[in-house]
Amino acid sequence: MLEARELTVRFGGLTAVDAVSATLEVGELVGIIGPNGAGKTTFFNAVSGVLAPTSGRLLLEGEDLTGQGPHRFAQHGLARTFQTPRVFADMTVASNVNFGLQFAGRRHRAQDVPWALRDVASILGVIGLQKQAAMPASAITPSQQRLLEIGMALATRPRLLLLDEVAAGLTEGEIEAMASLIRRLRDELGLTVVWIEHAVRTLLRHVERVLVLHQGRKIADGLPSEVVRNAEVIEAYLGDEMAEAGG
Ligand SMILES: Nc1ncnc2c1ncn2[C@@H]1O[C@H](COP(=O)(O)OP(=O)(O)OP(=O)(O)O)[C@@H](O)[C@H]1O
Repeated sequence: MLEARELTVRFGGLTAVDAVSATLEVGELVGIIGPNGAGKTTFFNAVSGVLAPTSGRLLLEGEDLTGQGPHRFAQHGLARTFQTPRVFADMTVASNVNFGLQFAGRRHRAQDVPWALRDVASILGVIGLQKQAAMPASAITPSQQRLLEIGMALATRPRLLLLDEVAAGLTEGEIEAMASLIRRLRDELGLTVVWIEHAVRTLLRHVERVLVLHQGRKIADGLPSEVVRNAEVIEAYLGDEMAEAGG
């Protein structure tokens, strides 16, 4: 689905992403973890065309899109969310989803569109916001706004979905519900999903592979059960997380 080769992003003297290579297979559910400032969001910005990498190459479905803008990545079926949800506050929940659908339309023949993403009502069903359809986006809760942003991304009928801290600020119960939704997007809609999250224990229970970034470098890439035993990962990140969780 996606291949990053030695991807590097520099901001002046700071190397935010440092020669990261990674491959995503179609249908994988992959997590990205790492301390604050590790380069996770910058990696997403680079692999979605929001930022041009300083060096390295990016291939989506085998096509080299290095240096192209976000619309080219979207044409290849990539959709993403942002750390701070970007919804249209004055528009209704349904209109926000409909906005996403405007971008999807022409790319797909009707028979290629997953049944669950066929229209606004079905997408609201996937994210569980049917009852809020007529409410302005400003009137729903912050956790519902996160769901709505996922709905807007789904409306573009993606094949690859990048989720940036969609569980931030949610309660334990809401985080579990979010994790279940993410699983369903992969299991039932067949999407390839990459999920950045600081709720590490939840993330590790749900993803099948995890990449760990630290100071811009990829320091681990493997099964959650392997990564939690990796000495460099414990040193850089999990030690602090575990100490905060009371060991
Ligand atoms: N536009 C920018 N200009 C300059 N520096 C930036 C920019 N964006 C990010 N950085 C820096 O790049 C580094 C990586 O930031 P990034 O946001 O990618 O980390 P992160 O792993 O997503 O962190 P967090 O978990 O806190 O969201 C940080 O040192 C950050 O300050």
